[in-house]
Amino acid sequence: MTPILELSEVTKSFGAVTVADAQSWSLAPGEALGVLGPNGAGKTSMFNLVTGTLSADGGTIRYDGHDITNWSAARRCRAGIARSFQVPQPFSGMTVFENTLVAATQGANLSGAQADALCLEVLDRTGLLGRANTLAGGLTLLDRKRLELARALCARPKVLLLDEIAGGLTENECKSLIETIKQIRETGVSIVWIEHVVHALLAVVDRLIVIDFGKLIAQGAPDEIMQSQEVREIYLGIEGDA
Ligand SMILES: Nc1ncnc2c1ncn2[C@@H]1O[C@H](COP(=O)(O)OP(=O)(O)OP(=O)(O)O)[C@@H](O)[C@H]1O
Repeated sequence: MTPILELSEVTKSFGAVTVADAQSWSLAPGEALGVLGPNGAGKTSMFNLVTGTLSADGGTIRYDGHDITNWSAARRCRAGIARSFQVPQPFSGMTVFENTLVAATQGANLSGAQADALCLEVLDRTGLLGRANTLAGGLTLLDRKRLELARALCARPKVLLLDEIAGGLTENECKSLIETIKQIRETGVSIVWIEHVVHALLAVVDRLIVIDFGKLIAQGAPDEIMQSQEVREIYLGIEGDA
């Protein structure tokens, strides 16, 4: 099956810091892929490379049959790549509904009643309908995370990139978010999810990749990856047997 998203030998450095070291991996249509790696490994930078807010020094990024390596971030978004941010970044002086409307009009290119309908449907799916007229700046952390998700969904993505969306939530909040993400999956959206809350990731993803110093160090089925000695040492800080 042709991947919906494919990185081939993608490289990026900031001076001496390499955030993507000849990274190659792909995402199948409808797949949910989890991304693990220690702090500073280059995971968010990889999302920036995929969404086009960072340009690669080398390599190729393909999406839905196109070489998008030189496409602008806006073009990638309109083509169906949307993301959430690790630190929620709503327009805090606008209501929840208005925030989603920006995504529906600018990302999904809808207007009028069609844009309104998409926003209301997404707000319902993400549990925010009751907050539609609340200013985004006054939301709780869970609702700000939900708004990140809602804004990304209002761009009508084929590929959804989630950056540590479960971080900082209580166990119950996390559970409810997992259910929402599972439901999004069922609609056929392909997902790449960076997450340190490993049990949340394992509840949803089909496959894991592990990044360290910008390099892909492992990929495979979640159980295999979680059992891998290299991953346990690098990521979980568990010493190998002497
Ligand atoms: N624009 C930039 N200029 C210089 N260095 C940068 C820039 N963006 C990121 N870095 C550095 O690149 C490295 C990787 O950062 P990145 O945020 O991609 O890591 P991460 O794996 O997402 O980390 P975390 O799990 O803590 O979010 C870090 O050392 C960071 O300081």
